Amino acid sequence: MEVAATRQAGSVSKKLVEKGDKHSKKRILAAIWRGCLQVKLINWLDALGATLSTHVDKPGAYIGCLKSGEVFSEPTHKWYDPGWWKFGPFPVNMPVIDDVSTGSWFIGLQVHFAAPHGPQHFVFQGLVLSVESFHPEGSGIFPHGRRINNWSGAELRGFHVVHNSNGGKWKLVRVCCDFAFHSREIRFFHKKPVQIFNYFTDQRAATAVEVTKDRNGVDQVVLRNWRGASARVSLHGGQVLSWRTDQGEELLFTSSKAIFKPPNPVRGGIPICFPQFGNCGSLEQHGFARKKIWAIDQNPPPFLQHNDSNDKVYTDLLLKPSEEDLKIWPHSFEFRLRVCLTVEGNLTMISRIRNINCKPFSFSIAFHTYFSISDISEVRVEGLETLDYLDNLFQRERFTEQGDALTFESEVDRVYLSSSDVIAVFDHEQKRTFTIRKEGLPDVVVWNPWEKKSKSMVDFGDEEYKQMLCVDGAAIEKQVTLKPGEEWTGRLELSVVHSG
Ligand SMILES: O=P(O)(O)OC[C@H]1O[C@@H](O)[C@H](O)[C@@H](O)[C@@H]1O
Repeated sequence: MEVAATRQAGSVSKKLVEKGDKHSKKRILAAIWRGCLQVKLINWLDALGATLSTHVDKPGAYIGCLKSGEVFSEPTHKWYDPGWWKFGPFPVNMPVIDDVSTGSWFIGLQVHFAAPHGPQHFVFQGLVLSVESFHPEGSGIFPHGRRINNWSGAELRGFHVVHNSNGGKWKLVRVCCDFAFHSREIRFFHKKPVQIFNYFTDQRAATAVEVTKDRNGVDQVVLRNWRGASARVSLHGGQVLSWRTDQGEELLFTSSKAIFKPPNPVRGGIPICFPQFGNCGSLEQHGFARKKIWAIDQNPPPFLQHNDSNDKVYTDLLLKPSEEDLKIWPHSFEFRLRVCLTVEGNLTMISRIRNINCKPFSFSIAFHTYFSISDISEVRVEGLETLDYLDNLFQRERFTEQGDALTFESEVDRVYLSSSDVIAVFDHEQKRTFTIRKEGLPDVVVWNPWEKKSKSMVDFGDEEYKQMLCVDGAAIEKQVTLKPGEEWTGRLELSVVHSG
């Protein structure tokens, strides 16, 4: 690409071209390089689309492409590249890629979903590693020949592409590189996130809030961030049923025997226990909120403290008591729940409960989070050391936690009291750690039914206790009391870090 063409594309200012010093030359070359990458990527999308169409049965299939074989096989093609497509699992073991020379480029893709939108609709996220060299005599894109020896440290971030189902054209939504990668010879853009270009900038396409129906006709809201992480929230119980990383990995457990038909509570995800936790009260076990059909709140009142909508995809749900509920719990309330998915893929649940009655009421609440784990005997919970807890297996008797961290070898059913606001669940086998950050939720429930109890639950597999652990942010020991007109806010943020 010529400087003139780059100028025309608006990437380089006239002033910069005229300046002609070393610094401005470097900037011009960088702009040309970006322009080349842009054109190359756009040209590449159709080829990519065609290739992906043959892989629809493998959502989450990965494609690695680098110049070690044929990429554009047509020698007359402008971007003819005597390289080959490489298909394989991703992340590719970087050091194994030994055929990387300056001027080559590589794309890793994570295909997130195809099925809900038909075979022609993919959303994928990719990593562009393009080897940059500002060689002044560069022909084509840049001269080949140098090798990168150190690939470590590159991060999977990058760009996001959606297929425009109307026009049948591929749209490059956003290209943004934030690799922290350096080697002596090679430089990858920037240390800080740099948006290389925004071709068809359409953030609404990149992030999505979609309402679908489940098998029982109940609405579910699917949240998807631009990196491809997702969460699914059912109006049945206002219950988060799925939380997935941008790699498509499910982080919440749901039993294979779960009963989804309302008003049964669903065994898995994050049921909300409200206005009562457990069976200590006049209401049914864990209150009625988890059995009710919530509504989508079209006009939620503004938040006074946190504005949890910046850079996030979210949905607002609302529960108001029915006539029936008022007969068993005579308190008018509005329970507003905002479920957010952050750019990083964290799941945030902000609850606001308002007393709209003329007399005070008290409630307890728990976000009964079923974490998906590899094996209960490999898991450790930190953040509960030395705390007092009420043991449901001993008629809620009070004990003090003695161990350094909580590990599991039998049934556990406890309410830890007044914990710190950060709890961590380490899954050694899976090499991932969940972090629970909470506000307004002083207590933590830890529950695993173990073998015997599992067998007595109709909606739970006999062996499934090995794959789940409930760790809930909760307010149980000291009930929350609201005077007429008062509002309580609780906030829970779940994040996950992989260590392997
Ligand atoms: O079966 P449910 O009503 O969903 O409750 C599951 C468990 O939830 C826990 O939080 C309770 O402490 C346990 O006692 C209970 O067994």
